[in-house]
Amino acid sequence: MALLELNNLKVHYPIRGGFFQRVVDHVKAVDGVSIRIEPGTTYGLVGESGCGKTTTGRAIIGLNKITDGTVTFEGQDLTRMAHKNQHPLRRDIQMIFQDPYSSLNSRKRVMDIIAEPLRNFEKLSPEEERRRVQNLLDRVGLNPEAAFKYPHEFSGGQRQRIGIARALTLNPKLIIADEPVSALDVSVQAQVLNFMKEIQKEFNLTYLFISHDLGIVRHMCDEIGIMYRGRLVEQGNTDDIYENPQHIYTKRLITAIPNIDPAQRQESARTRQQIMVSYQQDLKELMDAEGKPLALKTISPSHQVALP
Ligand SMILES: Nc1ncnc2c1ncn2[C@@H]1O[C@H](COP(=O)(O)OP(=O)(O)OP(=O)(O)O)[C@@H](O)[C@H]1O
Repeated sequence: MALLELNNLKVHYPIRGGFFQRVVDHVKAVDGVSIRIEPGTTYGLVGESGCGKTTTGRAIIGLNKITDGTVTFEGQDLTRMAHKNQHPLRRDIQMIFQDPYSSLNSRKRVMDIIAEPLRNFEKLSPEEERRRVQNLLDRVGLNPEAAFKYPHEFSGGQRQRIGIARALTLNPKLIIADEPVSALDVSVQAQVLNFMKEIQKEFNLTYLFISHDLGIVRHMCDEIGIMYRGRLVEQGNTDDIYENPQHIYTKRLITAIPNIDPAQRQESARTRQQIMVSYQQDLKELMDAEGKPLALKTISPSHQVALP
């Protein structure tokens, strides 16, 4: 059974206008996304800025209102469940945010930041709570004394480790990591990514890894889904997609990876030229005449591609 399944998920933001601020239109941020994530794996959600990746992640943890479709976690449909019944399941899904500089409350000590989810879900004595927090700090490679400091006293990489410790507090099954390293120096990115891989085994975690960086996604993910304007245009096994991208949009993204394997670089340069020439044409192909979601066609058991 999949740990997480999204079925035809839609999140449309209302656009209000006029004197009475009535809803005049909608931004179709997520428009019919279906994904299955198996336990213990990493699924990468990839696409350019504004394609709906963050909205998808936030909808899963209940931060965005779902317009249509379902979110099924361990076989239970969260979208049809009463709020109080969602509570125990919600602790199993945690999120790591993009920017470790703004996502940690600067007025709180690390102890309070990490303990916050514990306080929402468990009643622990102050002594037990301190032990749990310091144990977590140790697991993420920080000194136990870090508990008594404030976020500004740490580097970016250390702050992201604090964010990760916070996400691990409740022993979740799924972590949604939204661009977890994009705000960090390149030298620190690798450290944090490798650390995320290490703890995946140790804590038996499943990741939904959101990124616009295909180089990083290739390093991290077993499966990927390519998003474009709220829709998935291609999804499947990571190696299959990188080695044999089917959709023109995926090809374009892959040719833009700077550190692509030298063996593919020549081919990339050739296809990049062809692709850029017909780029405007290609973008039209992603939409049907009525702007409806494109069907995903299966080309192998693990690889699907949207065709106009
Ligand atoms: N609260 C909101 N109200 C209206 N529109 C929104 C809101 N949040 C996001 N959007 C729009 O929804 C679309 C998808 O945004 P989203 O943040 O999910 O994209 P993204 O792929 O995560 O981008 P990025 O990589 O830049 O974070 C964008 O067009 C964005 O402008």
